[in-house]
Amino acid sequence: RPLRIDVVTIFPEYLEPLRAALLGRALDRGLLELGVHDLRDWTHDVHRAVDDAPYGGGPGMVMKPQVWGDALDDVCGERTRLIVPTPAGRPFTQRLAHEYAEQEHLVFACGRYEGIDQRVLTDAARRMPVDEVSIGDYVLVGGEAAVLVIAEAVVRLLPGVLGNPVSAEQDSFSDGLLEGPSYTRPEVWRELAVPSVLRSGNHALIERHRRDEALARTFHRRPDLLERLAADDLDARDRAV
Ligand SMILES: N#Cc1c(-c2ccc3ccn(Cc4ccncc4)c3c2)n[nH]c1N
Repeated sequence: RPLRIDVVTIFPEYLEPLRAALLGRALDRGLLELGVHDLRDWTHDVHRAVDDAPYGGGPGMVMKPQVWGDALDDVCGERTRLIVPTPAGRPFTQRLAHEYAEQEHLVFACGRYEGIDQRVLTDAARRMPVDEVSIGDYVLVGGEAAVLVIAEAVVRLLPGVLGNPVSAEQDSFSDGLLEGPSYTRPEVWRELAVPSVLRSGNHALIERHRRDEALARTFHRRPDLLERLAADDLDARDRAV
């Protein structure tokens, strides 16, 4: 049964890239179903207003609850998981990507302005799982770019989508380290040579070299990952005792 993704947004054209390339092929092959909906289709007034001034004052506008409530009533179903990108969300991770890839139906609510009236999420959570997630510690203008990121990370995990199905174990971040450098022909390019061990044919040596490179890169770029790895390792040793 293909994963179905629905997206509600005031900028439906922003989601067109989901119909291109890898995800487009997944759609053509029936591995994925995609619906993109214009939130304004659920507006009630002649001005098609989706936002209003925030209670308590402050800058910017907040998205109206009635419009979102009606849209989600129509788009969400019995087996929907609602995902709401927000700068205040919990971090989106590869682990969450695997969880979402197991679902039958994902609905993404794309906010704009200062966000969506919180009661929309509170009300939805009465009927379905609701995840407020953030794709990183930087500020965007709306949720659409986050949906492109999350959808790509999720759809690549669906069986049959990737040509070379990278199993969850070998996937980057899955052993807790960053991937090291990669090389292809020619052997020397602009006087830069490929590390000779990679041409040695000695697979044990090659594996050790790649792990050393991954450790060095992780140490320099993401020492936080090493702390978590060490903590997990210690826990594992404790459990083994
Ligand atoms: N995921 C994610 C995000 C967002 C994000 C997501 C949805 C919305 C809707 C509205 N805005 C604009 C806004 C609202 C409040 N504070 C600041 C900016 C959004 C930003 N920014 N940064 C991320 N990592």
